[in-house]
Amino acid sequence: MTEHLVEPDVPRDLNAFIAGLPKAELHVHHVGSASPRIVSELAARHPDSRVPTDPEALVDYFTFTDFAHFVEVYLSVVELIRTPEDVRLLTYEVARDMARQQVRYAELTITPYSSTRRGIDERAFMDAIEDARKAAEADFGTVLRWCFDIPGEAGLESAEETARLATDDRLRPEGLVSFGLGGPEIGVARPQFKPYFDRAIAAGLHSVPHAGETTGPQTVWDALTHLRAERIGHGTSSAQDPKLLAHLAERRIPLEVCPTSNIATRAVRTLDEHPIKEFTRAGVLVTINSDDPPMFGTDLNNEYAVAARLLGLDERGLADLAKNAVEASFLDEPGKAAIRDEIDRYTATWLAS
Ligand SMILES: O=C(O)c1cccc(C(=O)CC[C@H]2O[C@@H](n3cnc4c(=O)[nH]cnc43)[C@H](O)[C@@H]2O)c1
Ligand SMILES: [Zn+2]
Repeated sequence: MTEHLVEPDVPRDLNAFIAGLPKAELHVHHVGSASPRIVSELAARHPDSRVPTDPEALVDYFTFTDFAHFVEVYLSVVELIRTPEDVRLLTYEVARDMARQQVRYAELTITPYSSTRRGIDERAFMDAIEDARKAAEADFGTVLRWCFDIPGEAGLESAEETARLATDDRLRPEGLVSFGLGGPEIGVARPQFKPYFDRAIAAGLHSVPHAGETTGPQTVWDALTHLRAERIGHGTSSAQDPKLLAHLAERRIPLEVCPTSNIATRAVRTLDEHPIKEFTRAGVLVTINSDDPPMFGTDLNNEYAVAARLLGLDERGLADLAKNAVEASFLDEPGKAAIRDEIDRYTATWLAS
């Protein structure tokens, strides 16, 4: 985890522009968004955990050797969330951190299976996230929606449980808009999850699996073909397949790009080697996201600064990038128009000053 969040090669003015820019975020995980303050508070509450209570020690703890190590550490943080009140606190505080970065709308990926299998009552879990969602919108003005994801490595039992929680009318939370698939990709083929995605899609949910984060472009094709993906989480390896890039561009299938995450999990070696520029060159709709921000020593503002440097963007380019996320979101049209207008007004005022 890096401690400073200001992309060093971006002019100070551009960082200030980014800080005030109204934004939408489409790829950010619930537990992965727990700030060091929340993690250390929960760790102190549950001293049997191996997660450090000292925020300084978390810097080392959140340094990953590879993706498997990241998942191991991620699950140790999952273990800290033991009661519905823990769930509510985490969700509400995550929204507070988003609001500080001018995030107006976020689709937060939640893995309900990881909580229910550890003993949190499913009804109480749904009530906790919904209660936090409503309070966050009222208190901070940030609109939250949910993506429930299958932790693929946990097997088809987890897929069945996630599909049940997402489609049972008595449980399904009002804020749920989409269905995902996360965790490691190696050895976790996408096609086996088709029946669960079919059920979720039939229940009106959008399909947004992770694909091409740690495996090649065939995983992205599989997500498109078998899981009917409407957006792709990461999709990093799409850059290796020009036909896939052309397909994503032509069908307007957005990529949820998370540059710093890809470095932190060692999916990509350095930021300069990140394929984001190849995506935009091919005409793919790119959205910028933070994935698991405190674990990766980043936040959404920093990801926009990284994108500005890698893509050579000025204020107008950054505003267009922010509008990509609005366009790719599952907000209704009036909701999209409101954020787009706000981005335009903010940018015009900034450039006139
Ligand atoms: O909860 C369990 O019992 C369990 C058992 C086996 C495997 C798993 C997982 O693989 C959980 C993975 C967890 O990671 C989340 N996540 C956060 N960031 C990313 C990412 O960039 N790529 C993929 N997954 C990510 C994911 O949402 C799962 O909750 C769990
Ligand atoms: Zn992710």
